[in-house]
Amino acid sequence: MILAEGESMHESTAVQLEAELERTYVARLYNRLDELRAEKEEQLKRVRGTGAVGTLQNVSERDAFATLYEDRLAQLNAVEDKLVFGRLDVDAPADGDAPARGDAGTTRYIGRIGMTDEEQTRLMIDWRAPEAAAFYQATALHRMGVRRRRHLMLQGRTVLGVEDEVLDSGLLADEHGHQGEGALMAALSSKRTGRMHDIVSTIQAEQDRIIRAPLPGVLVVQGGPGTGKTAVALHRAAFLLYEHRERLKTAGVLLVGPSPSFMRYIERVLPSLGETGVVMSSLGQLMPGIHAVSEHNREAARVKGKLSMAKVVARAVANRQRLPAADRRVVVEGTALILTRAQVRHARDKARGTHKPHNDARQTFVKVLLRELANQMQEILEESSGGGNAADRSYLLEDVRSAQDVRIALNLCWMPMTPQRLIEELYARPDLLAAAAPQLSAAERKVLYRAPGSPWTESDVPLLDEAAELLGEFNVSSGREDAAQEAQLERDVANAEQTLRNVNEMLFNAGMDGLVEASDLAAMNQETAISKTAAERAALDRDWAYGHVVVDEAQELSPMQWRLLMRRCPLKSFTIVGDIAQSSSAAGATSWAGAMEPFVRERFTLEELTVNYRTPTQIAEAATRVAHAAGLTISTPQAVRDGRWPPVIDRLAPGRLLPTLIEVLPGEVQIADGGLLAVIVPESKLDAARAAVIGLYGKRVGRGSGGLSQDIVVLGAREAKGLEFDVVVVLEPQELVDEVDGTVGDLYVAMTRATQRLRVLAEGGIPAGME
Ligand SMILES: Nc1ncnc2c1ncn2[C@@H]1O[C@H](COP(=O)(O)OP(=O)(O)OP(=O)(O)O)[C@@H](O)[C@H]1O
Repeated sequence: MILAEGESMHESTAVQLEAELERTYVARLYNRLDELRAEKEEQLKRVRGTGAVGTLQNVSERDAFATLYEDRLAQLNAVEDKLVFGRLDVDAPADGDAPARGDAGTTRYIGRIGMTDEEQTRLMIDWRAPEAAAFYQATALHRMGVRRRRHLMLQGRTVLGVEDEVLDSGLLADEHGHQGEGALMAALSSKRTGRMHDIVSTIQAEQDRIIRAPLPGVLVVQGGPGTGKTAVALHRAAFLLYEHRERLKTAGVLLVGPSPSFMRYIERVLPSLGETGVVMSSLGQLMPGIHAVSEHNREAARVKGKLSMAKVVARAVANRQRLPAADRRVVVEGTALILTRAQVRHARDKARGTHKPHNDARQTFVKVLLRELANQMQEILEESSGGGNAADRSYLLEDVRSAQDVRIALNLCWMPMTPQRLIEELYARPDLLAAAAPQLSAAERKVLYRAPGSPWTESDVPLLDEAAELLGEFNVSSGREDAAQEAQLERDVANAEQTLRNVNEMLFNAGMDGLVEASDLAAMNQETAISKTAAERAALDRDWAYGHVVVDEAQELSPMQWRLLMRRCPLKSFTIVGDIAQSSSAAGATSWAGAMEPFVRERFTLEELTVNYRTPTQIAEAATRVAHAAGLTISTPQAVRDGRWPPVIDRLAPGRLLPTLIEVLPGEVQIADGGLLAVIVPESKLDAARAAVIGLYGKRVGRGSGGLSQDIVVLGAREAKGLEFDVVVVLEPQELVDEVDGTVGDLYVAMTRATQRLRVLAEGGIPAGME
């Protein structure tokens, strides 16, 4: 039964009454939401108005409360759209004592958050609560106590219609295909906006089982295009934060996606589910302070992605702990000393024996050698002064430590290093690379060459991370970085002093003085840092151990990228979603078992999603034919809907590609009808295609990653990964295959981005299966 506003004249009295009751109830829920917002705003105003007067503990407590209220207010503001979307009517409790409407008795309203009234009576249940699970999972055969499931369809705060499913096996002969068919179809056929929306009101049973799966362990979700993997991954993150709030509040959840454009595409989903505490990162941003670009050299990506690169980095670090070629003469305050190879070897053994990272172990190395040199100097001085005249050791040690000769000699043997410098020099200096990577062929080593100062790519990130792990904190005792850090420190102190003057003035004006010392101020800053959310701290900390990691488009990850992620979650609690058939990165996975084996062996659970919600049947089938013809063994998800248009394939005469694009584009834009249109293009034709489309539509045209807010986008297949558009025009399919070494992953992705219509323009050949 679907009631729409316009039909109300024909509604039977009972049905009208039901709809009216829902309107009243929904209005009540929104009123309550407004009340809660006003309450939080008031609390926030009060706490902010307290001012900075009071003990420091109060000041930081005030900040903590302010943050708490701000977060809660942000959450209440984010749930405005479709605040409530479902209602369950369940069997009455056995004792026949049916609690009030809206409570977890016979009627439960399901919405984005849990809400109670002033008397703490439950008005609405959070979709993630156990009592809400039946809304997604109950079927006529497995009713889970549900008599009726109702979808409420809202626009703004208005109830447009309701859709009921009666789950009574007596009433319904067959198992229902999809839950909330009407609401689902409305969601699926709506125009795309360039931003992903949550699917909380229409999650399907097979998706819900994955979303609510237990926290521990590695869960891999394989699913063809459009099966909702991204949606499921995001809703699962929200679910886990709800279900395991205490544990994950401090440890945090990390969500990793393939590219910055993808992260922008999904960034609004979690806030709309009331969750802001997830650290979201693309593969290129996994190391704080590094903003890597994508890797265009496929061979470099392949080599850098190999697991054996971990050994290369380890050797590169070990090679920076060098023995001098011969004994070395150093002069300290006019006295010549000899630093022998044997002494250096001994100090190196001692330092390595600490098993600390390079920069930390260097302290041991330096300490041992300074002692040796000071001994030597003491002996020489005592001998030259005729013996019996003991030299003061503490002065000697200081003399040795500050002698430039000694400093240079020690640095040559064991230089403190940043990860960036280690990897940059490794790439730029063939001698260093040859020594660290004897197992790589000369050609492979050559492909790693990179001029100093070139931008880091996402395949460098795991190597930098590996280096950071082995090098440890950069020691502040030498180098250019030292000067920069000291300058920063000075600025901090200057700021702190100014703040201190301000605070003291405030206190003086308030009739108190002399209460605040510089050390108190430092403590206050520290406490402010502590009051930051786990997510904020985690995002800045390379060593952060997350409670759970969610990885999307996981088929693209190289073994080295997996290694980095596994380090970020020592508990190995992962949700990994992807589609092996869509893999096109040179170092990506060819099977889940193969990708997981080095890290968890076979200890992972594999789930599969089987329904394609995005692509209409005709387009899905065309894409499947191409994949099959290329020999891919793919699971073919069942498309939930047929499209209005079969895919159109235009074979063109040479030189006709861009002119035809210009000719057909207006028609396609018309079909998109205010929705989104993407032109997906091989890398070599991107600039020309973009220029041609801009010539036609000017500012309406967005550039790949930055252009998702515009309705016409020209982008490469890799950038299109994970995204979707109402109409897709693919240029030169064969070239999309050729540019990734003959794999069809990118073409398969390009074809399956369409929610309504697909058009292919081919001047070159047509790949097998596409005819
Ligand atoms: N239960 C659902 N209700 C409504 N919409 C859904 C549902 N499941 C998926 N969708 C929609 O289907 C589309 C595809 O979902 P999503 O992007 O999560 O798929 P995917 O498996 O990650 O796709 P791909 O691997 O091709 O990038 C999205 O628009 C999503 O909102």
